[in-house]
Amino acid sequence: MSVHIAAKKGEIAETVLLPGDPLRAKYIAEKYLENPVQYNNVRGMMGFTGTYKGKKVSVQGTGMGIPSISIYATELITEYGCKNLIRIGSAGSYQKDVKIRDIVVAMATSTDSNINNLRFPGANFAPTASYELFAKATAAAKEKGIEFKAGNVMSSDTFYGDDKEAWKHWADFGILCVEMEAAGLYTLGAKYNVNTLAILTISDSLVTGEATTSEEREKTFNDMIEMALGTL
Ligand SMILES: O=P(O)(O)O[C@H]1O[C@H](CO)[C@@H](O)[C@H]1O
Ligand SMILES: O=c1cc[nH]c(=O)[nH]1
Repeated sequence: MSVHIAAKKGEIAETVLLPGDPLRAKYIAEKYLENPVQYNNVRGMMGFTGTYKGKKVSVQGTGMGIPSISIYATELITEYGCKNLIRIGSAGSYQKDVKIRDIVVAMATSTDSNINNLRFPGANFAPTASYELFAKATAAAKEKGIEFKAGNVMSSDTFYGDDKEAWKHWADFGILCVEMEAAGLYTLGAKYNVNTLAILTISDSLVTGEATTSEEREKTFNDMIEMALGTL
């Protein structure tokens, strides 16, 4: 048992899917895993282990934001020996050709978080995806006929920022979309030498103001989940 996860050693798989929403973790366990067992409910942050096509896999809610995902990722890596951490989350589009329901694989992350300024004062660390997981996830997508975009994404510390136009500057530099955790996850992957990846589904667009319905989110979230499970 770690501070925030109630599992015993060996109860969590080497590969863990990481949705922000713990209810999405429950949904994935119930819909995709064979013989799922819930190993965590500390703070309601549900975690499950089961098998997918016979391969052991876990799914763990992380909460929202870099501080929260950093707690779960650190404990999964250092206390449970997890080696492949795959965030599956929602994101807001910054580009007109990145449309609602599109899937974005984060090759790299930019961030307004201070997390790496604290680690590398006066310098910039570039949090990037694991090539191994990126290659496996995109190969799985091609095999299943799932379309995706790949590039640099924004991991923001704010969902409700004061400057409503600030995103446009990042958009000018080709950032595809905004979410709130991937930069923290990728940095921990580098620190502990484990594989990390973020696969995102566009749930809303800052360009057009559109947003998905819950039914649409479920279908496209399934594609993203199947990409992540396809890395096993
Ligand atoms: O859908 P999830 O995984 O929670 O991800 C996105 O949604 C939350 C904001 O609503 C943030 O956590 C953001 O990163
Ligand atoms: O962090 C997020 C997630 C979805 N949509 C946004 O605009 N921001």
